[in-house]
Amino acid sequence: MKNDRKEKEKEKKIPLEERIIFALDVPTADAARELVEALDGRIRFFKVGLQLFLAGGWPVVEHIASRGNRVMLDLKLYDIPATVRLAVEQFRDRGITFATVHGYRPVVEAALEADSGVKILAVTVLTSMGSQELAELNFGGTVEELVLTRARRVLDVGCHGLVCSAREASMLRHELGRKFDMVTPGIRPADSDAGDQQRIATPGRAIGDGSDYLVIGRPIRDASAPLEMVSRIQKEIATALEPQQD
Ligand SMILES: O=C(O)c1cc(=O)[nH]c(=O)n1[C@@H]1O[C@H](COP(=O)(O)O)[C@@H](O)[C@H]1O
Repeated sequence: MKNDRKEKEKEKKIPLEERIIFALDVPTADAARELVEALDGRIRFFKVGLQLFLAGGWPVVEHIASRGNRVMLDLKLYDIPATVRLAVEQFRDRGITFATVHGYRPVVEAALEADSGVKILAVTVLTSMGSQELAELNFGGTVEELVLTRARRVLDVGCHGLVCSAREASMLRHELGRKFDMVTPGIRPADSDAGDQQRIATPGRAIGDGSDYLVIGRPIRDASAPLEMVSRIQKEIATALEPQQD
């Protein structure tokens, strides 16, 4: 791809501390604050999902941002376009970098219309889903086909980025290039438990295949030594980036 080199140059500018987006999946604002304070020397990107947002609301988002961190607000919006646009307008000036919506074109268009200053990420197919779940929903094709169709349709209308599994990362980069942010959850360091995730990948593979950011929750949150786990994952990320830097 012609612009590949330029885009890779851009990619290198993401600091290592922002490559992991740590999922603050905890039940209280206090628990979130403790984790942020323990980790934010090392991780500078945090995800606030439904559980924490319902527990802590905007003060917790603003607290994380006020410490100089980036925030991904993961509410996975899905509603009629007018409602989505009005909700996304609420994201303005809150210190949020990324917000998630479902990867359905009218929803994405409405989120972009809000012009909130926040980058909109479209969730393609949840990493907890596999071919069996798609069959149950009556989708004819493969997971990869559905991810690619959804990705194409939302990027065509200007969506800033995608949430997908790292298993699709290399296919998406090959088909769609590098001009969008790729955020991949379902990351599991070797020998950690997959839990409810089906489409998983190691940090090294995810980065090597073209992910920009890795959403990681339980492997760090539940580690016996979370900071050691962060170091191990960041080392793996740095190694995976090395061949791209020559
Ligand atoms: O949008 C997300 O962040 C997301 C999309 C997806 O397809 N799969 C997925 O796991 N996530 C989120 O990523 C995080 C993954 O957490 P762990 O499985 O604990 O690493 C959770 O907070 C999920 O809500």
